[in-house]
Order: sequence, then structure tokens, then C-alpha cells
Amino acid sequence: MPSLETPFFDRLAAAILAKRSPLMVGLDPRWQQLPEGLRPADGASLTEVAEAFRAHSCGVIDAVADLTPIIKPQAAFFEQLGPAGMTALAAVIDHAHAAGLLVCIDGKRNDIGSTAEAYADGWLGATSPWKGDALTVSPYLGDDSLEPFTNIAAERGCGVFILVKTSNPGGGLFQDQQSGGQPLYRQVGNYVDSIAKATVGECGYGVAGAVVGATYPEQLAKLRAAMPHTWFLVPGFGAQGGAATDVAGGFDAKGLGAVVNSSRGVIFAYEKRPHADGWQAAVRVAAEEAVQQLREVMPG
Ligand SMILES: O=c1ccn([C@@H]2O[C@H](COP(=O)(O)O)[C@@H](O)[C@H]2O)c(=O)[nH]1
Repeated sequence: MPSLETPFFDRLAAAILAKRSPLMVGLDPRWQQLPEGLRPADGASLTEVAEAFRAHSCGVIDAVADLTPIIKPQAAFFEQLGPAGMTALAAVIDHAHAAGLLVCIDGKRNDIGSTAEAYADGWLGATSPWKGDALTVSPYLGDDSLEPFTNIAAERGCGVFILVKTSNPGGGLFQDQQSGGQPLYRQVGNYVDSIAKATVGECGYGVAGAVVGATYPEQLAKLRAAMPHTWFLVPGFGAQGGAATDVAGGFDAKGLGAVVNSSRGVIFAYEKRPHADGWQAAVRVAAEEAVQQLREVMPG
């Protein structure tokens, strides 16, 4: 497990600069999309599927470890397999750390404050079985629900990415509602940036980050300007239609301030573009292309 002495966003900034890559590879294993040879047969047990998820995710990590500073396992895909899935998730996180990668767990957790404390401790705390470097969190239970996460992140050198403007088409139903003369997501963004401002590290960003979708490029650029202390996790690049030009507005002038996630576009690249050297080679080619596209729009 990497040292937690340095704040998460300082570690992330250093890794991005070292690899010249803001690509975050998302690990969203789906049974039917696993490559032949790894795909479990119909009727396979949850334990067999979990082992296939572990093998695929670890294989992706091996293929892209020098191309990405951070991976994002999507907890949902592991949780759907029960205990065997969670054991697989733990093994994937350990494998990523052993490969020198940071790990953001996409769990979108939260609850009332006293329960949020258990979530924060469970995913980011000193005795966490998961040892995540960062976690995604929902804001809609308010400040007392977010503080357990941001407090533990500040203590432990972890990061918290709070949902601000999500990439899905339906997200606007609540997030775009006017509130105090602004869309609600801007109000959430203001709160997140106030927490980030109070906790800035050497790289200029604080422990609270924000999830802002690549599928809303105009809003992304405006939020970048309005939230100068907040690091962005930008999903929606690739499979959801976001292009490199759409995420350009998420970076600061130094080319920092954003990591851009691609899950299906990288991890299942062999479906659309099989490679003679096998599925991992196809995954690597897709990650290389994504990094190249992002480098072209990253300042600095
Ligand atoms: O607003 C959001 C928040 C989270 N996600 C998650 O990111 C990945 C995206 O996967 P792709 O295959 O690259 O579309 C997935 O885990 C989502 O749950 C998001 O897409 N949008």
C-alpha cells in the first residue's frame, strides 16, 4: 500500500506529471463482455465469476500500469457477486497498489452523519480492509454527511470525489433545478470548493474533489473556473460519447486539476478492435490512444 503521508491530490499530481497522463482507467467488469478464455460459462458460480473479474481487472492493470496514474474499480460490479466479489475487489486493489497505481473506489457512498462515519472508516480509515486512496461520495444528505469523509481524507492523505454534475442524461432532473438563482449542481460545487480551499495541499487542490461529466463540456469549463481548489474526476469520456475536446476545459493552466475516466472504451477494447497479440494488447492500444488524445488537449 502506498504511503499516506502525502495528501492524495499531491500524489496524484506527481503521478500525472511523471507519466504525462491524466487517464484514469475504470474497472467495470461485466460477465458477458469478458474475453474468451476468461468468460465464465453459463451457470458458473458467483465464485467462478468473481475469479474471472479478478483475473480480467488484474490483467487490465498489467496492460496499462505505465500509462495511467490511477484506476477506478466500480464497486457495483464486484458487489453484485456478494462476498466472492468483494474478495476479488480487495485483490484487485492490492494488485493496483503493487503496480504503483493509486486507487479511487467508485462506491458513491453516503448516509446520515453517524452512518457516514462507518462508510468513511470502512473505505478510507486506518483499519480499512480496502485501503482506497480515494472514494466517490453522494452530496445529497448534506454537510454533516460529507464531513466524516472529508475529515478522514484530511487525516489520512486520501481524496473524496463528491458528485457535482454527473455524466448521465437524467442527472439534470435534480442537479439542474434552480436553487438560490443557480442550478443546484453549482450550489454543491460551491460547497465542495469551500472544503477544498480549506485543505489545499502543495499542488493547490484540497481533499474534496468533484465528479463532473465529460458529457457536459460547457458546464465542465464553467465549473473549472468556479472551483479553483477542487480536483475533478471526469467520467463519460469514450463509451458515453465524451471526446478529448470535451474534457479540455476541466484542466488548469498547468494541465492538472482533472483525471479523465474511461472504463468500457479501454477494458473491452478487444470487442471492437481485436489484436493479434490478445485482449491485453488491445486494451493497451486503446489506453495509449486515449492518453495521446488527452495529451493533445492538456495544457503544459
Ligand atoms: O457521473 C458519473 C459518475 C460515475 N460514472 C461511472 O464512471 C464509469 C464510466 O464508465 P464508461 O464505461 O467509461 O462509460 C462507470 O463506472 C460509471 O458508473 C459515470 O459514468 N458518470
